[in-house]
Amino acid sequence: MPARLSATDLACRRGDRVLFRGLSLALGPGGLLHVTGANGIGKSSLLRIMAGLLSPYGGNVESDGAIGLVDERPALDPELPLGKALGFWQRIDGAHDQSANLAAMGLSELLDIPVRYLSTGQRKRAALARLLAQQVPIWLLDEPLNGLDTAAQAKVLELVGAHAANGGVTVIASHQPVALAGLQTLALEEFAA
Ligand SMILES: Nc1ncnc2c1ncn2[C@@H]1O[C@H](COP(=O)(O)OP(=O)(O)OP(=O)(O)O)[C@@H](O)[C@H]1O
Repeated sequence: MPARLSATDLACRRGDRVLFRGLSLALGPGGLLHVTGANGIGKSSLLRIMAGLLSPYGGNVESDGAIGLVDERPALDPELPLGKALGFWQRIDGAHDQSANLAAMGLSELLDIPVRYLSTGQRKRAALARLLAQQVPIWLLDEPLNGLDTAAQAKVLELVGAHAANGGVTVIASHQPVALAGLQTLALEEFAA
């Protein structure tokens, strides 16, 4: 699934602060970008702009391929058992058999547990399982490794590597090191207005 994602001369303003300006990037098939920077610098805002959830203050984003965003707010009904909460999206995403995705994220035994009882890491795994079910070529991952144990972190990196090998594009905002071949880094820095 070849994909492209680019941003040209992007600016972001939140409240009365311009977080960044003049930001450009271009990712082609297999592109991997790690966005780094201090708390509050604008990493999540950049991902939300690229996902189309936040309007840029300037510049534009172009994408070739559908986009999936995983952030700290998994859109899973907290009252529903995990299987049913994921099933809601399965119908919308048109995904077929989820069992491989659930097994990949170690969720097969948790389908009867209400989402509100899941641990932080289990919730993150669930959000990632939903991303896999979406089968979209562009992944925007906001702190995808947060709360995951070592094995799950390795699994996520393996999945991202496989996604890139299939021609997918991935942008990862993370404070954690991301050990992936071919990774580019974008370090957001304090913008002097
Ligand atoms: N709705 C909003 N209105 C005004 N300011 C906001 C809003 N949402 C976020 N901000 C501010 O924008 C700045 C950037 O936030 P963002 O979440 O993009 O940072 P981040 O780099 O992802 O931080 P972290 O590493 O802590 O996750 C922060 O100072 C934040 O307080």
